[in-house]
Amino acid sequence: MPVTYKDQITIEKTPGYFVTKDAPRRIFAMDPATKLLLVVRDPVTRSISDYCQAATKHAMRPYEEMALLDESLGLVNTSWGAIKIGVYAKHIDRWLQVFPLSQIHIVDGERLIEQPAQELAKVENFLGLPRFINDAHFYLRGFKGKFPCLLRDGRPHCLGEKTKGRDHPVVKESVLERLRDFYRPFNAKFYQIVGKNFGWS
Ligand SMILES: Nc1ncnc2c1ncn2[C@@H]1O[C@H](COP(=O)(O)OS(=O)(=O)O)[C@@H](OP(=O)(O)O)[C@H]1O
Repeated sequence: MPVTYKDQITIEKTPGYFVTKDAPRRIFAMDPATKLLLVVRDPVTRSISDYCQAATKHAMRPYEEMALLDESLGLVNTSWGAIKIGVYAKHIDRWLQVFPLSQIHIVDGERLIEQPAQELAKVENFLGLPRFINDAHFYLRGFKGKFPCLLRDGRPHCLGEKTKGRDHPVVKESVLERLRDFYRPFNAKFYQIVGKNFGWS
């Protein structure tokens, strides 16, 4: 981590840490006062997003074939990373064996898109920062008619067109249903652990 002054906060973003076995212990060893931010979204949508990202790197079979080992039996491919990562309850549990929940703030990824200023106000609060960010910092639905862009000098700056907001494939409703059923108990457990219901279907 870079050296910082007392009045500065260093933020590091590595989504992979959430599912890396040794990450909680190693981060705690580096600084036990570290505050953790976790951005989550509906795990079914997350897996499709993950699939889209992987499909830009190598050829992939259709999502339905990847997500289910046997479509007629509805057997979920729990060894596929895109599915495994969405079992948030399991991963958060590992972090909570090391960090207290009070040091973890969960950001609602869907609300971050809809109401970025409100979600980031909670982050400012969690980090102990004075309130600074407000609606005027954003151009809502500026990217692909859906995602917020940052307003700088009155001009919108959107996140990378190639890496964000990719079009998701249309997935068979029966497969989506099966995945929702699969995640439901894990989601409920996650809501219970973190004390917040994200309302995923
Ligand atoms: N403001 C804004 N602009 C564009 N995209 C936004 C924004 N806020 C959140 N998102 C969501 O970010 C998703 C991609 O995030 P990732 O963490 O997977 O991206 S990356 O791995 O760091 O490239 C991306 O997922 P996909 O829509 O599946 O591409 C978006 O839903």
